[in-house]
Amino acid sequence: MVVKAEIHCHIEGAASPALVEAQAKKYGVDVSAIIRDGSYVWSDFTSFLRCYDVASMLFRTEEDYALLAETYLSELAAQGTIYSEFFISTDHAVNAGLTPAAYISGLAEGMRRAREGTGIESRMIATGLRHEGPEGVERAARYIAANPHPLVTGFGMAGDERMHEPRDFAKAFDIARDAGLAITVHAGELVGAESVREALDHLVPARIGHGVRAIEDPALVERLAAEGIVLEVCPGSNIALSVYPSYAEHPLPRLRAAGVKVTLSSDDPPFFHTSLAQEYETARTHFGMDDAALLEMTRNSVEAAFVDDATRAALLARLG
Ligand SMILES: Nc1ncnc2[nH]cnc12
Ligand SMILES: [Zn+2]
Repeated sequence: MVVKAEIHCHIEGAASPALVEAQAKKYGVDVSAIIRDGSYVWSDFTSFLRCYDVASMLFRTEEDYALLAETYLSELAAQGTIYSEFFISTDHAVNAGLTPAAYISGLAEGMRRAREGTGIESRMIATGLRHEGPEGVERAARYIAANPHPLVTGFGMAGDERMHEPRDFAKAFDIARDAGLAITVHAGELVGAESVREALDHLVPARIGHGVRAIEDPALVERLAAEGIVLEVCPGSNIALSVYPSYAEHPLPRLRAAGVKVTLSSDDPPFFHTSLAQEYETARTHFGMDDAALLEMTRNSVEAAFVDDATRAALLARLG
C-alpha cells in the first residue's frame, strides 16, 4: 500500500452521513432533507454548501468535534495515511453554538486520540468563508492571530469563489501572515485562471486549494511551476461538482507534466463519494500514475505541509 498524506480536507466535510445521522438522533433533529438512503442530497455547489452547513450544525460540543476528528483521522490512518491537514471554520462552530476555543480544543483532543491510536500526525488550518465577505474573514483571522494554538499552523479561505475579489481579503491574510501562520487559499475551482493569479498577487499563498483551472492560462502554469506554488488537487471533488465533465478532461496530468507541484486530497470525502484512498486509486487508473508517481504526491504533500522542520523530517523518514 502506498503511504499517503493529504493537505486539503474540511473537517465538517469529513463527517459521514452515518455520523451525522447519529448526531441528529442524539439532538432530536430531522435530517431527512439532507440525507437520503445514507447519502447526502445536493445538486450543485450552492446546494452542496447548504447541505454541508446543515450537517455541521449537528456538531455542538467539544466532545462532538473530538469524535469527528478522531473518527476521520483514524479512518485515514487505516488507509495508510501518515499525515492530514484539515480546514477548520470558527464560523461553523459559532453557528452551532460552540465557542471557537471549545471547537479547537475538541478537535485537538480528537487529533491526540487518533495519533495515540494510529500514529497519524495532523494539523489544522483556520479558515474564513469567502461568501461571508471581508469582515467575516478578517474576524476569523483576528481570532486565530489573537488565540494561537500549536496545532493550528495555517490560515486559508474556503467558500464561494464566485463572490468578492481576492484583493478584498488582503487585510485578513496580512493579519494571519503577521501572526506566523502559513497561507493557502481556495482559487481556480469555480472560477478560472484570473482568480488564481489575483489570489497569488494579493494574498501571497504558499499553496492554492484546487488551482486546477490555472490550466486555462499557460503563462500562469509557468508561473506556478517557477514559484513552486503547490496545488492541493482534489480530483473526485472536481468531478462531483462538475468542474470537469470526466477524469479524461482533468488537468492534473498536464499540470504535473508542466512542472507544477501537485498533491492529492479528498476535500469533503463523503459528500463527494470519495476517500483519500479512492483519490490515489483514481490517479492510478485515470491518470496512469504508478506507485512511484503516487509516492511523489505524498512527498509533495509532506514537503508542503504546514509543520515544523523536525515533524517534516520525521514524516519524510516514514515514506520509505
Ligand atoms: N470544494 C470547496 N470549495 C470551496 N469551499 C468549500 N468548503 C467545503 N468544500 C469546499
Ligand atoms: Zn476545499
